[in-house]
Amino acid sequence: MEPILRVSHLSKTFKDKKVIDDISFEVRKDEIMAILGPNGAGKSTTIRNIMGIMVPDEGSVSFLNDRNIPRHKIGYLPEERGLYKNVKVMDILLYLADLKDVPRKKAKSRALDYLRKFDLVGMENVSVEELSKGMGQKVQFIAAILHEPELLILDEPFSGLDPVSQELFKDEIRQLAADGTGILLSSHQMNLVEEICDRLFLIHRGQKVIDGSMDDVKRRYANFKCTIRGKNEIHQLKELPDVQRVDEKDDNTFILYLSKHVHISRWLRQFPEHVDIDEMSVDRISLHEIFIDIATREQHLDQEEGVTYA
Ligand SMILES: Nc1ncnc2c1ncn2[C@@H]1O[C@H](COP(=O)(O)OP(=O)(O)OP(=O)(O)O)[C@@H](O)[C@H]1O
Repeated sequence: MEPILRVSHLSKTFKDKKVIDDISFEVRKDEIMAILGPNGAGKSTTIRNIMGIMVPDEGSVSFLNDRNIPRHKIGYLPEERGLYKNVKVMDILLYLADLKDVPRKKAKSRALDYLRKFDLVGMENVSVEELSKGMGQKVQFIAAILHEPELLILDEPFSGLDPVSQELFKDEIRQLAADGTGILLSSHQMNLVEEICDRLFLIHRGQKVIDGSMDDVKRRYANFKCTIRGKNEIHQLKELPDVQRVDEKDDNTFILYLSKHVHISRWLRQFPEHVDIDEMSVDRISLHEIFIDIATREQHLDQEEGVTYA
């Protein structure tokens, strides 16, 4: 499928620090793509370069193969939240929709639908400054999607939201992708990313570390772990074949992290009888654990090289 957004060899230097270095990826119609990385990795800088808020030193950005980015076809929730304060919710939504050429009647009807969906019924005449942080974020999200963008860019959409609102955002983002919107989002909430994203691009210190579909990334990077509840000694579990590390969760629960190439059914078949098992499960490690693994591995590398990790 033709990508809706193509980012090619993007680089940006501030003073003498290269904060993004040769970044290339694509976002396709119907898909949710995550751009991930530790604090300061360069996610927002990449997004700002895509949005034309910054001009890259090298590389290019194209929308359906066109270097002229049609801003009215893009929805953007920036990392910096904040709408004009002294304006009523409906007025700001209609004003922003008008900037994107949405007919007023349609904009109003869509705005009311979304206010209902996001549990903001009756808030249309409330001034923006009277909204809570989460409510303000919902209004800003509505502003980003009111004009039915073909590409939606969401910088940290879940930060500061309560669990119910996170679910609402998650469902809406999924629905937008199912309806054909290409979505690029950055987030630190790995559980949510794992649940909704089709592909991911992980950067660290401005460079690509991982790029691929969620399934591929999990297959390539997520080793198996085996959780055992039972009366066991940790040193005995550490001696089992293919066990790299054992974490003790509480007195009776242990997590065995297995080596990359372990063959699970063979490993289970040869399980020693002396291990006490009340409950047992085998899963792949989560995206959260992969992320920590990669970020800390880099940190060790940096320390070995005598460089301080930012
Ligand atoms: N306008 C700027 N001038 C100078 N340095 C900047 C500027 N904007 C960003 N940087 C630097 O670029 C690097 C990447 O910042 P960026 O905001 O892109 O990271 P991020 O991955 O979005 O981080 P976070 O997860 O903390 O939001 C950081 O070292 C930051 O200090």
